[in-house]
Amino acid sequence: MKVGLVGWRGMVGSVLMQRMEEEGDFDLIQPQFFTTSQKGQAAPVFGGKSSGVLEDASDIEALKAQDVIITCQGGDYTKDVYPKLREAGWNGYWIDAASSLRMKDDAIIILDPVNADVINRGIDSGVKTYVGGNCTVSLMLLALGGLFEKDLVEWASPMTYQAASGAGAQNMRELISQMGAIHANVKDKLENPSSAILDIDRQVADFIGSEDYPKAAFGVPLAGSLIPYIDSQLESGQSREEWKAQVEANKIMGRSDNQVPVDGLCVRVGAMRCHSQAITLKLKKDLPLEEIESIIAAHNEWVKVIPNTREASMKELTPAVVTGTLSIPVGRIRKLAMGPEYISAFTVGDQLLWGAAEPLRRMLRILLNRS
Ligand SMILES: NC(=O)C1=CN([C@@H]2O[C@H](COP(=O)(O)OP(=O)(O)OC[C@H]3O[C@@H](n4cnc5c(N)ncnc54)[C@H](OP(=O)(O)O)[C@@H]3O)[C@@H](O)[C@H]2O)C=CC1
Ligand SMILES: N[C@@H](CC(=O)OP(=O)(O)O)C(=O)O
Repeated sequence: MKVGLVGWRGMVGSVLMQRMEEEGDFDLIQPQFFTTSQKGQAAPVFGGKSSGVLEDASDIEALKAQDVIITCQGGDYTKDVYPKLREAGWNGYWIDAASSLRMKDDAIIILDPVNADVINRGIDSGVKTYVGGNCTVSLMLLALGGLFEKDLVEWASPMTYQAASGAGAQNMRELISQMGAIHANVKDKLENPSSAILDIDRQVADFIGSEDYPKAAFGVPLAGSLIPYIDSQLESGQSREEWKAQVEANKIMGRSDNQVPVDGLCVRVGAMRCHSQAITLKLKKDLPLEEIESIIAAHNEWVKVIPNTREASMKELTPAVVTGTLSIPVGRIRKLAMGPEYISAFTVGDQLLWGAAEPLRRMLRILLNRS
């Protein structure tokens, strides 16, 4: 299979290349690497394979030669190139990390541990466009897929704690710069054991509010603060990130009617690349906690139920532990005071792996297995 790779050197693309190497995907394909800025330069070598030189990612004829195109280049690229390619008669498989095509009727949102049936039906019926879901949505469904699959969820309200990586590579760099700048600003006082903590706090607060604090990418402070709004503003009062929760989750699960309401607030915090979510669920019936936990744990091989203890939660349910892994821990599962059908859950996932790159390479594998 000829596979065109666009966006391979970006942050999401690099994670994708790393995972494709780890899983031996390059052994099974003939890759062609594309670029929007480095045409003619030497192509990279991944999994022992290269493709000579980089092709122009807007060259429709070169793209048309591919059986599959995987792009992590971003929404603007998709909006520009995808329609031209289809209009030119290309009927190959387009696998995309960007959100632009997600809600199109002729596109399927891919998260195969949750919707392999939807994906397989799509392939059988000739669907050629497959798009990775929004990171928080994919991570929530991997964590709580068992409850959704058994149609036990009346509604879900995810309150998110989203990492800097979701905003892009520059934002990750800026978060670290912000942390470093805060420390540098107050280092002398910090090293002096007799300095008063309220003086340190005042100096930090003044610095975070000053023009010297680096915030070009986020526009406002993240380190030492948080940002209670992600993506653009919608008429509904939701942010676009919040709007995605219900529409994407239901589309992934193949529910067009009888949608499960999913809505909450999305917040950016100073984590690097793991998104966390505190989710309130109203179940359709009062189930024992043990049964809820075993339904959640049985859904897929990556989800792991963490006992609702202080020690286990602090050790196993944090971005610091999950980062760089495919593990989806879910803990803090307990009945809430509102009634026996109301439960809480807290989950963490790497937004560059399951939240972005992993569903794409798994989609490629599904196609390869069927060819
Ligand atoms: N960040 C995220 O969490 C998620 C992102 N996505 C989607 O993926 C898209 C890409 O995101 P992301 O990977 O963060 O974007 P990046 O900004 O890291 O990369 C995008 C492109 O920028 C170009 N580029 C220019 N200079 C450099 C450089 N120094 N190093 C690397 N690349 C460079 C590359 O294109 P070229 O080689 O052609 O110059 C690259 O493919 C997003 O727009 C979004 O649609 C989806 C899910 C999550
Ligand atoms: N918006 C997400 C990242 C992202 O790229 O989402 P989407 O794929 O839905 O555009 C975040 O900020 O964490």
